[in-house]
Amino acid sequence: MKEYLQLMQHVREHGIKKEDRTGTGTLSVFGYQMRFDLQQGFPLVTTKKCHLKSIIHELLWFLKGETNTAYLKQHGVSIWDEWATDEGELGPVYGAQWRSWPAPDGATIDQISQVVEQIKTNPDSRRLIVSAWNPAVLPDSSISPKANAAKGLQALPPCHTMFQFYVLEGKLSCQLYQRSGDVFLGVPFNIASYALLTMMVAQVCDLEPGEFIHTLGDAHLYVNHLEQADTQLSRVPFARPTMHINPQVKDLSAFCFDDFSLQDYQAHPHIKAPVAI
Ligand SMILES: Nc1nc(=O)c2c([nH]1)NC[C@@H]1CN(c3ccc(C(=O)N[C@@H](CCC(=O)O)C(=O)O)cc3)CN21
Ligand SMILES: O=c1ccn([C@H]2C[C@H](O)[C@@H](COP(=O)(O)O)O2)c(=O)[nH]1
Repeated sequence: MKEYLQLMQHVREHGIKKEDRTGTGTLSVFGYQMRFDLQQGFPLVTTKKCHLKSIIHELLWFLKGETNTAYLKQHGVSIWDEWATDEGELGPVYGAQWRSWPAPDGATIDQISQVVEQIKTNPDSRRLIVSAWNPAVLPDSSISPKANAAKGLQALPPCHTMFQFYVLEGKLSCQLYQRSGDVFLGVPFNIASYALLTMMVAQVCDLEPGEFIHTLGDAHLYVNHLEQADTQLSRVPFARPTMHINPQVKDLSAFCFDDFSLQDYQAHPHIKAPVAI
Protein backbone atom coordinates (compact mmCIF):
# COMPACT_ATOMS: atom_id res chain seq x y z
CA MET A 1 0.00 0.00 0.00
CA LYS A 2 2.74 2.42 -0.95
CA GLU A 3 0.13 4.51 -2.82
CA TYR A 4 -1.55 5.38 0.50
CA LEU A 5 1.76 6.13 2.25
CA GLN A 6 2.72 8.40 -0.65
CA LEU A 7 -0.52 10.34 -0.15
CA MET A 8 0.19 10.64 3.57
CA GLN A 9 3.78 11.73 2.91
CA HIS A 10 2.60 14.26 0.32
CA VAL A 11 0.08 15.87 2.69
CA ARG A 12 2.59 15.81 5.57
CA GLU A 13 5.23 17.57 3.46
CA HIS A 14 3.19 19.85 1.22
CA GLY A 15 -0.01 20.35 3.23
CA ILE A 16 -0.69 23.94 4.26
CA LYS A 17 -2.24 24.82 7.61
CA LYS A 18 -5.99 25.23 7.10
CA GLU A 19 -8.79 25.73 9.62
CA ASP A 20 -11.86 23.50 9.30
CA ARG A 21 -15.45 23.08 10.42
CA THR A 22 -14.52 20.90 13.42
CA GLY A 23 -12.18 23.53 14.89
CA THR A 24 -9.31 20.98 14.98
CA GLY A 25 -7.08 22.41 12.22
CA THR A 26 -5.53 20.46 9.36
CA LEU A 27 -2.65 20.27 6.92
CA SER A 28 -4.39 20.27 3.58
CA VAL A 29 -3.77 19.86 -0.16
CA PHE A 30 -6.36 20.23 -2.91
CA GLY A 31 -6.51 17.52 -5.56
CA TYR A 32 -4.77 14.12 -5.40
CA GLN A 33 -5.27 10.85 -7.24
CA MET A 34 -4.36 7.22 -6.45
CA ARG A 35 -4.82 4.15 -8.68
CA PHE A 36 -5.18 0.61 -7.38
CA ASP A 37 -5.04 -2.37 -9.73
CA LEU A 38 -7.49 -4.81 -8.13
CA GLN A 39 -5.77 -7.75 -9.86
CA GLN A 40 -2.74 -7.03 -7.63
CA GLY A 41 -4.37 -7.88 -4.31
CA PHE A 42 -6.83 -6.10 -2.02
CA PRO A 43 -5.88 -2.50 -1.12
CA LEU A 44 -6.19 -2.63 2.66
CA VAL A 45 -3.64 -0.44 4.47
CA THR A 46 -0.91 -2.59 6.09
CA THR A 47 1.07 0.07 7.99
CA LYS A 48 -1.60 -0.04 10.71
CA LYS A 49 -4.10 -2.80 11.38
CA CYS A 50 -7.44 -1.81 9.85
CA HIS A 51 -10.77 -3.02 11.14
CA LEU A 52 -12.17 -4.64 8.00
CA LYS A 53 -15.29 -5.79 9.85
CA SER A 54 -16.45 -2.18 10.25
CA ILE A 55 -15.72 -1.47 6.58
CA ILE A 56 -17.71 -4.47 5.31
CA HIS A 57 -20.69 -3.82 7.57
CA GLU A 58 -20.72 -0.13 6.63
CA LEU A 59 -20.79 -1.01 2.91
CA LEU A 60 -23.55 -3.63 3.38
CA TRP A 61 -25.49 -1.00 5.37
CA PHE A 62 -25.20 1.52 2.50
CA LEU A 63 -26.34 -1.14 0.03
CA LYS A 64 -29.37 -1.98 2.15
CA GLY A 65 -30.40 1.65 1.74
CA GLU A 66 -30.34 2.17 5.49
CA THR A 67 -29.59 5.44 7.24
CA ASN A 68 -30.20 4.51 10.86
CA THR A 69 -27.25 3.18 12.87
CA ALA A 70 -29.33 0.27 14.32
CA TYR A 71 -27.87 -2.29 11.85
CA LEU A 72 -24.32 -1.08 12.54
CA LYS A 73 -24.90 -1.21 16.31
CA GLN A 74 -26.23 -4.77 16.08
CA HIS A 75 -22.91 -5.73 14.50
CA GLY A 76 -20.74 -3.81 16.97
CA VAL A 77 -19.84 -0.99 14.57
CA SER A 78 -19.80 2.46 16.18
CA ILE A 79 -18.09 4.64 13.54
CA TRP A 80 -21.22 6.71 12.78
CA ASP A 81 -22.47 7.13 16.38
CA GLU A 82 -21.07 10.64 16.97
CA TRP A 83 -23.22 12.13 14.19
CA ALA A 84 -26.48 10.28 14.84
CA THR A 85 -29.48 11.34 16.95
CA ASP A 86 -30.30 9.36 20.12
CA GLU A 87 -32.60 7.27 17.91
CA GLY A 88 -29.69 6.48 15.54
CA GLU A 89 -30.95 8.71 12.71
CA LEU A 90 -28.45 10.27 10.31
CA GLY A 91 -30.94 11.79 7.88
CA PRO A 92 -30.93 10.81 4.18
CA VAL A 93 -27.19 9.94 3.88
CA TYR A 94 -25.57 7.51 1.41
CA GLY A 95 -28.00 4.58 1.69
CA ALA A 96 -30.98 6.81 0.95
CA GLN A 97 -29.40 8.56 -2.05
CA TRP A 98 -27.99 5.33 -3.53
CA ARG A 99 -31.21 3.33 -3.29
CA SER A 100 -34.08 5.77 -3.02
CA TRP A 101 -33.14 9.16 -4.48
CA PRO A 102 -36.33 11.22 -4.27
CA ALA A 103 -37.65 12.11 -7.75
CA PRO A 104 -39.73 15.25 -8.34
CA ASP A 105 -42.90 13.18 -9.02
CA GLY A 106 -42.72 11.51 -5.59
CA ALA A 107 -41.21 8.25 -6.89
CA THR A 108 -37.75 7.12 -5.80
CA ILE A 109 -34.79 6.13 -7.96
CA ASP A 110 -32.63 3.11 -7.12
CA GLN A 111 -29.33 4.34 -8.59
CA ILE A 112 -27.48 1.14 -7.66
CA SER A 113 -29.90 -1.22 -9.44
CA GLN A 114 -29.96 1.11 -12.45
CA VAL A 115 -26.18 1.30 -12.73
CA VAL A 116 -25.82 -2.51 -12.42
CA GLU A 117 -28.44 -2.94 -15.16
CA GLN A 118 -26.63 -0.44 -17.37
CA ILE A 119 -23.25 -2.13 -16.83
CA LYS A 120 -24.82 -5.44 -17.91
CA THR A 121 -26.73 -4.13 -20.92
CA ASN A 122 -24.77 -1.07 -22.05
CA PRO A 123 -21.18 -1.54 -20.85
CA ASP A 124 -19.72 1.09 -23.21
CA SER A 125 -21.88 3.77 -21.62
CA ARG A 126 -20.09 6.86 -20.32
CA ARG A 127 -22.96 7.55 -17.94
CA LEU A 128 -22.39 4.82 -15.37
CA ILE A 129 -22.64 7.20 -12.42
CA VAL A 130 -24.03 7.10 -8.89
CA SER A 131 -24.32 10.40 -6.99
CA ALA A 132 -24.81 10.87 -3.28
CA TRP A 133 -24.65 14.67 -3.62
CA ASN A 134 -28.24 15.88 -3.44
CA PRO A 135 -28.43 19.65 -2.79
CA ALA A 136 -32.05 19.36 -1.63
CA VAL A 137 -31.05 17.49 1.55
CA LEU A 138 -27.67 19.03 2.42
CA PRO A 139 -27.35 20.03 6.07
CA ASP A 140 -27.78 23.55 7.37
CA SER A 141 -24.21 24.38 8.40
CA SER A 142 -25.32 26.72 11.19
CA ILE A 143 -26.64 23.78 13.28
CA SER A 144 -25.04 20.52 14.49
CA PRO A 145 -25.03 17.21 12.56
CA LYS A 146 -27.49 15.71 15.08
CA ALA A 147 -29.84 18.72 14.80
CA ASN A 148 -29.77 18.36 11.00
CA ALA A 149 -30.56 14.64 11.20
CA ALA A 150 -33.46 15.40 13.57
CA LYS A 151 -34.84 17.81 10.92
CA GLY A 152 -34.65 15.18 8.16
CA LEU A 153 -31.54 16.66 6.53
CA GLN A 154 -28.22 14.82 6.10
CA ALA A 155 -26.17 14.85 9.32
CA LEU A 156 -23.05 15.40 7.17
CA PRO A 157 -22.84 16.16 3.46
CA PRO A 158 -21.53 13.06 1.65
CA CYS A 159 -17.73 12.88 1.50
CA HIS A 160 -17.69 10.24 -1.23
CA THR A 161 -19.88 12.29 -3.49
CA MET A 162 -20.02 10.41 -6.77
CA PHE A 163 -18.55 7.40 -8.52
CA GLN A 164 -18.38 6.22 -12.09
CA PHE A 165 -17.91 2.75 -13.54
CA TYR A 166 -16.03 1.94 -16.75
CA VAL A 167 -15.93 -1.35 -18.63
CA LEU A 168 -13.10 -2.31 -20.97
CA GLU A 169 -11.95 -5.73 -22.20
CA GLY A 170 -14.06 -7.63 -19.66
CA LYS A 171 -12.84 -5.60 -16.70
CA LEU A 172 -14.81 -3.23 -14.48
CA SER A 173 -13.10 -0.12 -13.10
CA CYS A 174 -14.48 2.48 -10.72
CA GLN A 175 -13.46 6.05 -10.05
CA LEU A 176 -14.58 7.87 -6.92
CA TYR A 177 -14.62 11.62 -6.41
CA GLN A 178 -14.22 12.27 -2.68
CA ARG A 179 -14.65 15.97 -1.87
CA SER A 180 -13.04 15.73 1.57
CA GLY A 181 -10.68 13.05 2.91
CA ASP A 182 -9.47 12.52 6.49
CA VAL A 183 -6.21 10.90 5.41
CA PHE A 184 -5.48 9.11 8.68
CA LEU A 185 -8.93 7.76 9.68
CA GLY A 186 -11.38 7.98 6.80
CA VAL A 187 -9.31 7.35 3.66
CA PRO A 188 -8.15 3.77 4.52
CA PHE A 189 -11.84 2.92 5.03
CA ASN A 190 -12.88 4.60 1.79
CA ILE A 191 -10.21 2.82 -0.32
CA ALA A 192 -11.13 -0.62 1.01
CA SER A 193 -14.86 0.04 0.78
CA TYR A 194 -14.83 1.14 -2.88
CA ALA A 195 -12.36 -1.59 -3.85
CA LEU A 196 -14.79 -4.11 -2.36
CA LEU A 197 -17.81 -2.49 -4.02
CA THR A 198 -16.01 -2.66 -7.38
CA MET A 199 -15.28 -6.37 -6.88
CA MET A 200 -18.89 -7.08 -5.87
CA VAL A 201 -20.36 -5.20 -8.84
CA ALA A 202 -17.87 -6.92 -11.17
CA GLN A 203 -18.94 -10.33 -9.87
CA VAL A 204 -22.66 -9.72 -10.31
CA CYS A 205 -22.03 -8.39 -13.85
CA ASP A 206 -19.77 -11.34 -14.81
CA LEU A 207 -16.75 -9.06 -15.23
CA GLU A 208 -13.27 -9.13 -13.72
CA PRO A 209 -12.27 -6.30 -11.36
CA GLY A 210 -10.07 -3.69 -13.06
CA GLU A 211 -8.82 -0.57 -11.28
CA PHE A 212 -10.10 1.54 -8.43
CA ILE A 213 -9.17 5.18 -8.99
CA HIS A 214 -9.48 7.43 -5.98
CA THR A 215 -9.66 11.15 -6.66
CA LEU A 216 -9.59 13.43 -3.62
CA GLY A 217 -10.57 17.10 -3.32
CA ASP A 218 -9.51 18.49 0.10
CA ALA A 219 -7.08 15.81 1.34
CA HIS A 220 -6.11 16.59 4.92
CA LEU A 221 -4.29 15.38 7.98
CA TYR A 222 -5.84 16.67 11.20
CA VAL A 223 -3.16 18.33 13.33
CA ASN A 224 -3.92 15.91 16.18
CA HIS A 225 -3.04 12.98 13.85
CA LEU A 226 0.48 14.12 12.94
CA GLU A 227 2.31 11.96 15.47
CA GLN A 228 0.28 8.93 14.37
CA ALA A 229 1.02 9.76 10.72
CA ASP A 230 4.75 9.97 11.45
CA THR A 231 4.65 6.55 13.15
CA GLN A 232 2.96 5.15 10.07
CA LEU A 233 5.42 6.82 7.70
CA SER A 234 8.30 5.14 9.56
CA ARG A 235 6.84 1.68 8.83
CA VAL A 236 7.45 -0.47 5.76
CA PRO A 237 4.27 -1.73 4.07
CA PHE A 238 3.61 -5.47 3.70
CA ALA A 239 2.40 -7.16 0.51
CA ARG A 240 -1.31 -6.73 -0.15
CA PRO A 241 -3.72 -9.34 1.21
CA THR A 242 -6.23 -11.19 -0.99
CA MET A 243 -9.99 -10.83 -0.78
CA HIS A 244 -12.15 -13.87 -1.54
CA ILE A 245 -15.81 -13.32 -2.28
CA ASN A 246 -18.35 -16.16 -2.36
CA PRO A 247 -18.61 -16.69 -6.14
CA GLN A 248 -22.21 -17.89 -5.90
CA VAL A 249 -23.64 -14.47 -5.11
CA LYS A 250 -24.96 -12.87 -8.31
CA ASP A 251 -27.25 -10.26 -6.82
CA LEU A 252 -25.74 -7.15 -5.22
CA SER A 253 -28.46 -7.05 -2.55
CA ALA A 254 -27.82 -10.68 -1.52
CA PHE A 255 -24.28 -10.27 -0.15
CA CYS A 256 -23.83 -10.87 3.57
CA PHE A 257 -20.85 -10.55 5.90
CA ASP A 258 -19.86 -14.23 5.65
CA ASP A 259 -19.47 -13.97 1.86
CA PHE A 260 -16.13 -12.17 2.35
CA SER A 261 -12.87 -13.58 3.57
CA LEU A 262 -9.55 -11.79 3.64
CA GLN A 263 -6.42 -13.88 3.36
CA ASP A 264 -2.75 -13.17 4.10
CA TYR A 265 -3.36 -9.84 5.82
CA GLN A 266 -0.11 -8.98 7.52
CA ALA A 267 -0.19 -5.56 9.19
CA HIS A 268 1.67 -3.42 11.70
CA PRO A 269 -0.13 -2.77 15.02
CA HIS A 270 -3.24 -0.58 15.14
CA ILE A 271 -2.69 3.14 15.85
CA LYS A 272 -5.39 5.03 17.76
CA ALA A 273 -6.48 8.52 16.80
CA PRO A 274 -9.32 10.82 17.90
CA VAL A 275 -12.03 11.48 15.31
CA ALA A 276 -12.84 15.13 14.57
CA ILE A 277 -16.56 15.83 15.06
N1 LIG B 1 -13.43 13.51 10.95
C1 LIG B 1 -14.07 12.50 10.34
N2 LIG B 1 -13.33 11.55 9.71
C2 LIG B 1 -13.96 10.52 9.07
O1 LIG B 1 -13.25 9.67 8.52
C3 LIG B 1 -15.38 10.48 9.08
C4 LIG B 1 -16.10 11.49 9.72
N3 LIG B 1 -15.42 12.49 10.36
N4 LIG B 1 -17.48 11.48 9.76
C5 LIG B 1 -18.25 10.49 9.06
C6 LIG B 1 -17.52 9.25 8.76
C7 LIG B 1 -17.38 8.21 9.83
N5 LIG B 1 -16.13 7.55 9.43
C8 LIG B 1 -15.24 7.08 10.39
C9 LIG B 1 -15.42 7.41 11.70
C10 LIG B 1 -14.54 6.91 12.66
C11 LIG B 1 -13.50 6.09 12.27
C12 LIG B 1 -12.60 5.54 13.33
O2 LIG B 1 -12.64 5.96 14.46
N6 LIG B 1 -11.81 4.54 13.03
C13 LIG B 1 -10.92 3.89 13.99
C14 LIG B 1 -11.65 2.76 14.69
C15 LIG B 1 -12.26 1.78 13.72
C16 LIG B 1 -13.39 0.91 14.28
O3 LIG B 1 -13.98 1.17 15.34
O4 LIG B 1 -13.70 -0.06 13.60
C17 LIG B 1 -9.68 3.41 13.24
O5 LIG B 1 -8.65 3.28 13.90
O6 LIG B 1 -9.73 3.24 12.02
C18 LIG B 1 -13.32 5.76 10.92
C19 LIG B 1 -14.21 6.26 10.00
C20 LIG B 1 -15.62 8.16 8.24
N7 LIG B 1 -16.12 9.46 8.41
O1 LIG C 1 -16.18 8.54 4.23
C1 LIG C 1 -15.70 9.54 4.79
C2 LIG C 1 -16.49 10.41 5.50
C3 LIG C 1 -15.90 11.48 6.08
N1 LIG C 1 -14.59 11.72 5.95
C4 LIG C 1 -14.00 12.90 6.64
C5 LIG C 1 -13.53 14.04 5.82
C6 LIG C 1 -13.61 15.20 6.80
O2 LIG C 1 -12.46 15.16 7.65
C7 LIG C 1 -14.84 14.87 7.62
C8 LIG C 1 -16.11 15.53 7.10
O3 LIG C 1 -16.08 16.90 7.34
P1 LIG C 1 -16.55 17.98 6.25
O4 LIG C 1 -16.36 19.30 6.95
O5 LIG C 1 -17.96 17.71 5.91
O6 LIG C 1 -15.63 17.84 5.06
O7 LIG C 1 -14.98 13.47 7.50
C9 LIG C 1 -13.78 10.84 5.25
O8 LIG C 1 -12.55 11.02 5.14
N2 LIG C 1 -14.38 9.78 4.67
